Amino acid sequence: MVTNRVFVKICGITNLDDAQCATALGADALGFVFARSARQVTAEQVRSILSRLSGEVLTFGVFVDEPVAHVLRQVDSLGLSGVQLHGSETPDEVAYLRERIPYVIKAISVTQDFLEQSACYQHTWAILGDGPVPGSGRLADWSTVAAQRESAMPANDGGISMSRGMSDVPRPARFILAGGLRVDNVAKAIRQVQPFGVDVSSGVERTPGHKDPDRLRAFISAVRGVAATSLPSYGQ
Ligand SMILES: O=C(O)c1ccccc1NCC(=O)[C@H](O)[C@H](O)COP(=O)(O)O
Repeated sequence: MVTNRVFVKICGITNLDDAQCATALGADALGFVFARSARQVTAEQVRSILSRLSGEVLTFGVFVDEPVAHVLRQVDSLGLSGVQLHGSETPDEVAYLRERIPYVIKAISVTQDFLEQSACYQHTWAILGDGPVPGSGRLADWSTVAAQRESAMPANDGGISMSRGMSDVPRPARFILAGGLRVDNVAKAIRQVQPFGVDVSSGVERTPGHKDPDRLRAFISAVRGVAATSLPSYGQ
């Protein structure tokens, strides 16, 4: 299916109320941070949230440098849709997980060689371009992403298809923008970067680990408010 609807993932969910609120407001995905964090959750907390969550939403476990066997066990035992990897997981580890899990997101901090780094992870479902510190609310450098994407052609499946001088660099996956997104900057970021999706955590929180329903509503509505005609079409 081809769409220009921007995918919205709400990360750092720690409780059922926030999970239900984000889902009811139309989030496409939720993220549960298993890594050390102010938003860290246990497998038991996630199991309890998922057992009471209704509605169609993808669920991601967020990991940093965990052994792949552990990641797989968590996904299987909790019934997560996918994983988001924020450490120095290798392309081989990511490929191994993608053969077994349909939704694998590799997070990479946006730097000057961001596009080359992402291209190493061809087997992901999506690449997430993050700010310098995950979950910190610090902005990813949109101009770097936008400039690098300008030297690339959007592919039908939402990938960053290389063109011109970079045609020999393999094409990475869908692109999700994260890092410091908030209600007052997300529309501008989408217009500038034209991502497949956006991911937010601290920008919709009241306090670390607790989402603010008004901020959630305003954020999702700001994303949905970006004129679809101004965006490229992506495969889902
Ligand atoms: O949230 C954390 O503390 C965290 C810790 C370790 C790995 C990942 C983590 N979060 C990932 C995210 O919440 C987001 O994908 C992303 O970094 C955006 O965060 P924010 O700038 O707060 O919107």
